[in-house]
Amino acid sequence: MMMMDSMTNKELDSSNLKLMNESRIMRIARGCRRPVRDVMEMLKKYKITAKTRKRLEISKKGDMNARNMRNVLPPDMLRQLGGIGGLSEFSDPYKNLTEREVSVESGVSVLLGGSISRALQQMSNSMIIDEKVLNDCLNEITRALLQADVQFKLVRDMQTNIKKIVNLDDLAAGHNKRKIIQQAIFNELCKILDPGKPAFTLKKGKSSVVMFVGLQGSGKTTTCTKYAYYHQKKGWKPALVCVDTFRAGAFDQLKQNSTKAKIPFYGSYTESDPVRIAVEGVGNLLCIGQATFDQAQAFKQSVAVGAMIVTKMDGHAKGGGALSAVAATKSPVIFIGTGEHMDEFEVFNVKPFVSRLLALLQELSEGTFTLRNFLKMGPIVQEISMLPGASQELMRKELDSSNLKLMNESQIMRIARGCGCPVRNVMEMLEKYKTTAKTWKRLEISKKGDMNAQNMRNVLPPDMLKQFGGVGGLQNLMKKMCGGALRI
Ligand SMILES: Nc1nc2c(ncn2[C@@H]2O[C@H](COP(=O)(O)OP(=O)(O)OP(=O)(O)O)[C@@H](O)[C@H]2O)c(=O)[nH]1
Repeated sequence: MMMMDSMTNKELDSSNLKLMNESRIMRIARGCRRPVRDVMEMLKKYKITAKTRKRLEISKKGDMNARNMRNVLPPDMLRQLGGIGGLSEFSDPYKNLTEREVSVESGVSVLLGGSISRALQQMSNSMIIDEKVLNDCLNEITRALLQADVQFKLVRDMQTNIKKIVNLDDLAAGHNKRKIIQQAIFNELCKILDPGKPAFTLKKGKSSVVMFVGLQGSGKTTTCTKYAYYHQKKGWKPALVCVDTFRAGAFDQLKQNSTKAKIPFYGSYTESDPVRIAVEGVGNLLCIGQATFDQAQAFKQSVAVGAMIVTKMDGHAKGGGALSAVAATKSPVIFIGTGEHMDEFEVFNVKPFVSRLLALLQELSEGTFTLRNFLKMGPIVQEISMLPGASQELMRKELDSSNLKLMNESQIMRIARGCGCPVRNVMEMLEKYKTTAKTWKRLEISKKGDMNAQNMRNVLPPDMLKQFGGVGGLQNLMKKMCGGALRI
């Protein structure tokens, strides 16, 4: 039984975690035959995601500047940064620094990719590609980009460029207009993701100080360990300093991660001034004396974003966070976080990323519902996030096949070993995929006719409809899978 099935509607629809008392948690765990720990972890993830969403909702209402950052940051942290004045200095993008800041942007944040996917899906569903369809598609993309605070001029240029390339009048019959439009959008998205500024890179023979900043819970601690671990494997000598004096347990978390990765670390349980810890820590670990003081102070005076890392890309297939993050900071994305584990960290490359962003949609619209697509739907199939690194452990052939017969016993055992979870979990995941794929097929068939609530009821077996949370739940699922292009 899925975890969701053992929860009541009241529990599922509430955003109040206080509702989840001990006896409810025990009941859910019993219901889905999972350890209580799994339910607790799921609730923790929900809490973090909900918090980040709330903060982002607030900050989205205005430009992200020092004044409304005040709403986003907890008061103690704001005080530590020297109030609004201190924060303004922090966010002045024009000061240059020798050290760089790596900003951690959580993939949970922006749904831009979703809007773009929706626009493309709508275009794909149109029988004829005419001026109106192209304009509707471009307007939708424009709106998404502007909402994500992409500079107006950039968006206007993008629209003009696409229209210039896709001159429908000049395209002779037989040209695949959809492909030409998609290619133009692809090229323009690549342009946005490439800020034309080299990413910060470490210099051989010189010590570099990198500061990680990001919203609460976006994955800074996890990501800086991943970053250090990645470089350690490449022969660098990284060290980690915890200057988060705000969150209780931050140093312990860093200490634990560093110990696991065998990376030297520094931090303090008693010192409350982050600058002092930075000076001591960097000085201690790098032994370069006085210069580090100036470096650490420079951090306090201003921060120029040198590069971005987009985290939690495993949970959100759309990946729009990267686009708006680059647009907002004019800094390139250098890595993406694809899971909670130390090695779930990938070098970011613009073209493959945009391809993935658009290809997923293409695959779905063509009706290929592979295991890879299923795993990319992380948030929809919440349970999957309980399988750390599951997708990494599945080989390409397995991921891209929609034939479950491919999965023999030894493959299942290998996956379970690889992601450190019981065979039962892998079997459950495959079972869920099977059910969802079946439904997807039925939906594909019914797409050929008129898709409305009435015939949806005829297509799905009643208990499956119930599993999806009725017509409403299904509508949500379809929205997520097809960008809302199908109406029920
Ligand atoms: N799925 C997934 N989870 C991640 C990723 N990166 C971090 N996390 C998880 O996100 C949660 C928060 O991560 P932290 O590293 O503690 O975040 P933080 O920014 O240091 O948090 P604060 O110090 O509270 O601001 C943890 O449960 C991490 O395991 C990622 O790439 N994918």
